[in-house]
Amino acid sequence: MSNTHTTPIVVIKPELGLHRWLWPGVFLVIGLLAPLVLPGDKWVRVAALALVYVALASGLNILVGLTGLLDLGFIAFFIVGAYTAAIFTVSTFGPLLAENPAALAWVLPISVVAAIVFAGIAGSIIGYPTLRARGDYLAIMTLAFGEIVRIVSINWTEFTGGAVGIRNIPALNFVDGSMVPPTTTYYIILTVVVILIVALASLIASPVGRAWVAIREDELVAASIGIRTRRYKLLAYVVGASTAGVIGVFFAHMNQFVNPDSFTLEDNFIVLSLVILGGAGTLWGPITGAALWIFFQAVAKDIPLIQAHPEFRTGFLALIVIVLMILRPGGIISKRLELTRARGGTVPPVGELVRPDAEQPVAPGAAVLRLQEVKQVFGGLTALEAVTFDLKHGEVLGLMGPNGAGKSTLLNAISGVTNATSGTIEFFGERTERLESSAVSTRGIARTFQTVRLFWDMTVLENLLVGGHSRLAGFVPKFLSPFPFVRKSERFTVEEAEEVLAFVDAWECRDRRASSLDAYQQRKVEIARALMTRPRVLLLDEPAAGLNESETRDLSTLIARIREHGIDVILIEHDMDLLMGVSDRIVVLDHGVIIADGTPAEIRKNPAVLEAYLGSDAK
Ligand SMILES: Nc1ncnc2c1ncn2[C@@H]1O[C@H](COP(=O)(O)OP(=O)(O)OP(=O)(O)O)[C@@H](O)[C@H]1O
Repeated sequence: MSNTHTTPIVVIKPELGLHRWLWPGVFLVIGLLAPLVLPGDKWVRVAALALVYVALASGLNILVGLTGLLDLGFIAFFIVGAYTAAIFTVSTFGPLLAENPAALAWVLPISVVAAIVFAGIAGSIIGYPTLRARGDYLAIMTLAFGEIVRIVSINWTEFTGGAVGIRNIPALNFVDGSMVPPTTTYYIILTVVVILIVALASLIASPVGRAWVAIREDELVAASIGIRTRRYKLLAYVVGASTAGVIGVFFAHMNQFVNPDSFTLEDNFIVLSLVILGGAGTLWGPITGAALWIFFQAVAKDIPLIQAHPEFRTGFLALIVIVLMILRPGGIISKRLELTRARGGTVPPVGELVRPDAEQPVAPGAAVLRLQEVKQVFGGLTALEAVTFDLKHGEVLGLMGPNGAGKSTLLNAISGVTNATSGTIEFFGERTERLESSAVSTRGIARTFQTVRLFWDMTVLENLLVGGHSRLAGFVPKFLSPFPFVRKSERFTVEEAEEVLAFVDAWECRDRRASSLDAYQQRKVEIARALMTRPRVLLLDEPAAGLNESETRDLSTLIARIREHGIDVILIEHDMDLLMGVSDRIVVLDHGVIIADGTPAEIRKNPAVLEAYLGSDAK
């Protein structure tokens, strides 16, 4: 392996801080000045409605854009929020507010908290069964849920007022309950939307945001490096739903009535289109999409064709989305969402690697991983049959066998990607064969994949930070990235990521997007990401595939260095020179059965291996 000091060091200039504030600044200035420059109250009301759509699109973006969960019934959460405000202010606290309109100052926060709770509960109700569903099934389930909520709002008459709805919801006046100028309502809603966006932006910039993007990019890989994917998907539902719930409350007060016609199935599609139009997965895309749409609607009202056929408005939106998807598939703002940026500076010392946190020292030669009678059946095919062997501390264990022998299946069973049909797998004495892959990863088994699976839209550094995700303190602090104590542990993770990158000799590409790397860099980054979980055992699935001779030699040195750092390795490889050169022991599989287990020298001479694996020519 080449020494990192001999490679050119690219010092990345930290971008000007000013640049980061450009978009927020532009939006804030437009938001603040809008009522002053708009001609008349009608337009200020339009602008306030635009803000409502901005919040809705930003909430839906957490689901669709960030986490990759399609939701066609998102408006349901908005309905929950709007009816919560209506019922609280008209039914529950109605008499009190009639006597003392100023009480709205504390009724409103109660409505907001209740809307967060109710919409959050609705989010987890829809989120829970959809945790295993994706694609078409998820779309249909969410669509059905949205319709159920709308139909309940029509038929649960005593609560929701049925088709008539609930009227006389107080305007946002905290003094005497009289009408308020649209400009006042606008600024109140602007404040709420700014708070919501700042909260969502901090969440996106936190480890939680990275976990969401990792799930969107490759859920299986995210789980295999310790992210509890169901938990984070559920959280995405709760966050998106609560955002819609909060803005629903303010919509109800702005409109002063709610009825089932306030929210239609069409609204679901409009909000979704706005997210796609603006740029799903970016922070500013959905905001741009929503603002442009509402202003288009307001202008379109005066176009004779649309006056005659109002339904053309949505048709026009659909047309714009189709054209845009062809011309600019990422949406208006298709810039990649920047999650974390490298700090610039100098390369860390070579050879540093944080050791796995071993509770008890392990004697060389002691069994780290024990497989007994592991069997894996897929339908009528037995891919593994009674596989039994130990991985001993201090060794690189080679796993070889012809194509289809069951090597990758075995790695999947060990790493929890699939659960073995029968048999036991013990890792430091703990049974792991029934654990999910995220749980296996947090116990100290990391892996790479036969075909490299990076988070292609993330930078190298971000890929590694996802690798370090499960080690960051508890679930709740991961939310709180604006607070220094979380940023501190985040800073340590960034430092560690840079050290690990230097260790695998890929430090110089830390700020590059994973998709722009060459084959060897991709392999090294995938290994580095696995090392970020601080594993005690590393499973490598054909890491030399696609590499040239010198890269393969370099990789061999890297594997040996990983072992020197106390990490035991299981290596699947078709490159015999690499496998024989780096392995201390080799297990040979054929048709799911172990046919040999010994040192490379023994395996070379083993007649069963020569016959089954190398073919009769090799004799
Ligand atoms: N999820 C699955 N469902 C059904 N069959 C599977 C599944 N995964 C693997 N198999 C089958 O199990 C057998 C073993 O496959 P596996 O990928 O483990 O072989 P391998 O030794 O890794 O081969 P290669 O060297 O070509 O990667 C093959 O016949 C394969 O088709």
